[in-house]
Amino acid sequence: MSNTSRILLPLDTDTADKAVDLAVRLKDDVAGFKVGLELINAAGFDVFERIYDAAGKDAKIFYDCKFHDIPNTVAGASRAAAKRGVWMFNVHASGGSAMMRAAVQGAAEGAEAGGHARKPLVLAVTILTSIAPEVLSGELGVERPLKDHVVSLARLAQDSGCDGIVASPHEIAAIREACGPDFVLVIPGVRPAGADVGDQKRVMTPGEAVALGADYLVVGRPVYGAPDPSAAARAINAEADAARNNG
Ligand SMILES: O=C(O)c1cc(=O)[nH]c(=O)n1[C@@H]1O[C@H](COP(=O)(O)O)[C@@H](O)[C@H]1O
Repeated sequence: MSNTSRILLPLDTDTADKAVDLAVRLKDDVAGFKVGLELINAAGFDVFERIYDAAGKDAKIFYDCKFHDIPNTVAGASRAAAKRGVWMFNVHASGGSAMMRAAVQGAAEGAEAGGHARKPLVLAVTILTSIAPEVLSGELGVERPLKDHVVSLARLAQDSGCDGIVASPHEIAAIREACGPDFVLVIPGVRPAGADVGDQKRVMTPGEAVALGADYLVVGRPVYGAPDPSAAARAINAEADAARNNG
């Protein structure tokens, strides 16, 4: 894995073989891999071991499970996920503080039960990057401005013991100001200039996101969909490095 890259590459594929192939090709160009709902439902939990075999036992795996349920259920699911030994997993902040506290406690208990030295980082998804402001206010009935809502959820996540949040690039600066330098900001909705936005609504470039204070960039289709995924990842790393050095 790269110690300097900010990219957490989503292995959004429908077979373990395709995910492993990506992991082998990109392990030196990215900070870690994200195993999300498509891959886990298609390939099952054995895919974690296959990725560790392909990318090394110290590979950083972000398990993007987005738990959102009653606290007791999320505690149990978090315990089970942490026992497997993932580096990071996430829950939805809109599950509320009791649910997030249950996730954090379950993560600590699961790591101990699994004999892992450290608890996985628990991140809270604020408002999905595919949600436009007018959808938040119209369909979902949230009246305050999207950025205020996201910052409020980020504060709630921090007060509930979460290690960081998932949010769009548009909210990075406000969350940094509210939650401080040590709160981990994992940022999807990242697109190199000119890349297809797809279903993402609140996007910025890698350089912009890093300049604003992102810790990690979740960027998938522009990398694994490129003719040369490794070159695409390296171009994003170069843009992120330049933004960091200018900042
Ligand atoms: O939790 C996530 O990772 C996530 C949260 C969010 O608000 N938006 C979002 O796009 N994601 C994930 O980030 C990845 C983005 O992929 P691309 O749009 O292909 O770059 C997908 O795997 C999504 O599941």
